[in-house]
Amino acid sequence: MRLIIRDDPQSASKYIADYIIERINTFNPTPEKPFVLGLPTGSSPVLVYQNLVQRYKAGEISFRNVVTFNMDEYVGIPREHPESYHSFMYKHFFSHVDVDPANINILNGNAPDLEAECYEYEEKIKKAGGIELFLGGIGPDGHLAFNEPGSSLKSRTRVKTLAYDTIIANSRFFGNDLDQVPRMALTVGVQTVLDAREVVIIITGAHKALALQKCIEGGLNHMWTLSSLQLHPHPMIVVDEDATLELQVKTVKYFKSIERVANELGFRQMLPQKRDSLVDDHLLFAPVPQDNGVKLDVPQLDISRSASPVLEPMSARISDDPARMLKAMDSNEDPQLLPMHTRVSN
Ligand SMILES: N[C@@H]1[C@@H](O)[C@H](O)[C@@H](COP(=O)(O)O)O[C@@H]1O
Repeated sequence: MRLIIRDDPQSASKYIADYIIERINTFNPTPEKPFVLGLPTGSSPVLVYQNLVQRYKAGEISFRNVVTFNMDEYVGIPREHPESYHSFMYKHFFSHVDVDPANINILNGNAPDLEAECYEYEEKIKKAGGIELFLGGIGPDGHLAFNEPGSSLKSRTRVKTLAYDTIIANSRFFGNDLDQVPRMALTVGVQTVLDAREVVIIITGAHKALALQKCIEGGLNHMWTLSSLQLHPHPMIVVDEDATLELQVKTVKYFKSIERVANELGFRQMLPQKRDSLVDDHLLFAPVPQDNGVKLDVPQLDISRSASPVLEPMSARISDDPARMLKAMDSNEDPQLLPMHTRVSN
């Protein structure tokens, strides 16, 4: 996991734009071998798109041979609705660069058969050779695309009911009118994101600090789907200072030091030549062994290893009087605390 910390959303977005440009240019895409880019919506990536558009206009990057797949789309609002993710993508990115419209893929939230639409989307991604780089954002509850808390970490593109928190969070785009916010969406699954060769996530703002903390310092947890990145071989999260507010200082220092060393060595991210992220289920989960007639001895339970550890009371660890310490170890007594009135003076 790479965690890149920048002072503000502007510099975090510039970092990501630079990185994407470097990746596409190094890949040197052609019509036969396009660069497949996964893209998000939301306010966080807007500055990344602005950067990419500027750099396209400056002649530093072309999207001619880039195939795009968007993460999600609302169900039931017309494609032309100003808040549909179709409209968002054209407004902020597609209308300003040379991407071939035939190479743009966005889920159709008005498809007559939504399940078939999701299935075909996964097939299209496969046919395109898999996503090379998936750029994403998160919601304050740590959702990735529309993979709300509790989503299966093995999920694939599907119809999803939105969490009430997300409906509230997204109502700002619908005139703060909760009734206008769609209740359902189509979204790529957690596993669809994890299948990408590389995942880059932008997180800015104090309101997303807890989600970042859960992902970086917590364990793998479907209640914070961002934490699924721990299963990916090359995730990179780019954040502003505010998003780090819930991290331990030592965590922040650790990741900053890693970036410093990587800079000295001259790289931002180290990707192996051979793609290593398309995870085959049979590799992840070893098959249940079939009975081959060979009888193995049942291992005997080692009681000594499962015995309870001896816990010493806190008072034994904080006292510097050896006699008292020994007594405390035997007794389980509570530490003697001063009553509140003796500690508060007026
Ligand atoms: N489905 C999208 C997510 O893909 C996006 O990451 C999130 C965050 O939006 P913002 O960046 O505006 O906080 O919004 C929506 O819920």
